[in-house]
Amino acid sequence: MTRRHNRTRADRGIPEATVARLPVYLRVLHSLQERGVATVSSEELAAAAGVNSAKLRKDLSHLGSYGTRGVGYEVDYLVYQISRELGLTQDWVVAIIGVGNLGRALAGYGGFASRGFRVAALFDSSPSVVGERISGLTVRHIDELESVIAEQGVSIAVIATPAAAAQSMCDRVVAAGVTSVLNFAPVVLSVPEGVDVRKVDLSIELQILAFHEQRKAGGPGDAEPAETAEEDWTGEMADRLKTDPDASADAHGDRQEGEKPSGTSQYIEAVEA
Ligand SMILES: NC(=O)c1ccc[n+]([C@@H]2O[C@H](COP(=O)([O-])OP(=O)(O)OC[C@H]3O[C@@H](n4cnc5c(N)ncnc54)[C@H](O)[C@@H]3O)[C@@H](O)[C@H]2O)c1
Repeated sequence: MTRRHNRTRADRGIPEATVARLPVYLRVLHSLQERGVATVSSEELAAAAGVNSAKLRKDLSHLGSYGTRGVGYEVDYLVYQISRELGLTQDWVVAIIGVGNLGRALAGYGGFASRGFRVAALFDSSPSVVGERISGLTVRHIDELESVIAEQGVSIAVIATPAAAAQSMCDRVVAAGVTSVLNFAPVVLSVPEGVDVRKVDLSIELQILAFHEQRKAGGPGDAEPAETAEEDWTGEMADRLKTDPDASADAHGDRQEGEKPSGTSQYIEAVEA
């Protein structure tokens, strides 16, 4: 088991930080498409995505996309290339485990389907929730987890249970063949090699905003203005991680005191910025 086994896309050598920025470029490109824009310069695309144009060009070069001098990038083709790279040209089947406040909000979110993610199953352990109809799906009992995952061909599991249940639910979905887990529970999940875990923690995002708010107000972090908030954060993390490979979990507040680093690959994107 290795902590950062998916720092790069092994098949194509695309840095994970680039992969993390591709959805941002895609969102900008979709809005250009909606406005009927056929080509876009790297400067325009970079500005709309909040990165510098050198970084954007480097990111897109990993996809074999270099644009045309004086013209820029063809919007439709770039949408196709990024979608293909992100695996969005096919549908992904998603299961949500834990249908409380968060799970039901996710289940009801219409934006996943339009991006190629089909929520096909909802699971909970509470008799008061099992059997409920939410967004056209009946909440199944967690006892049915393995059979439904196989039946529906689930490839991504979203964990929205309390922290105490998250690792055991993760173990079960992985044993059932799921290799991608999106974890909302405030716990670091251990997974075997070959399983990707992404952790979402809104309190971390708020803390990062608080840091930048403090800077704007002339607080302790005010010395060197950042190019953009995102670049500053990832740059700092990259510097830290060069000397402290375990810094990401610390910086994201995941690790309990004295806890050993887990075998997960969470938050590796900062390394490659
Ligand atoms: N990442 C974030 O930014 C963020 C934000 C809010 C909440 N959370 C976390 O998300 C999780 C869910 O939060 P919530 O507010 O929806 O909680 P909640 O209590 O409303 O819902 C949790 C649900 O999980 C179910 N559950 C418990 N054990 C289970 C098991 N073993 N298998 C299946 N279902 C099980 C419960 O019956 C309940 O319906 C918590 O871990 C919370 O800390 C994360």
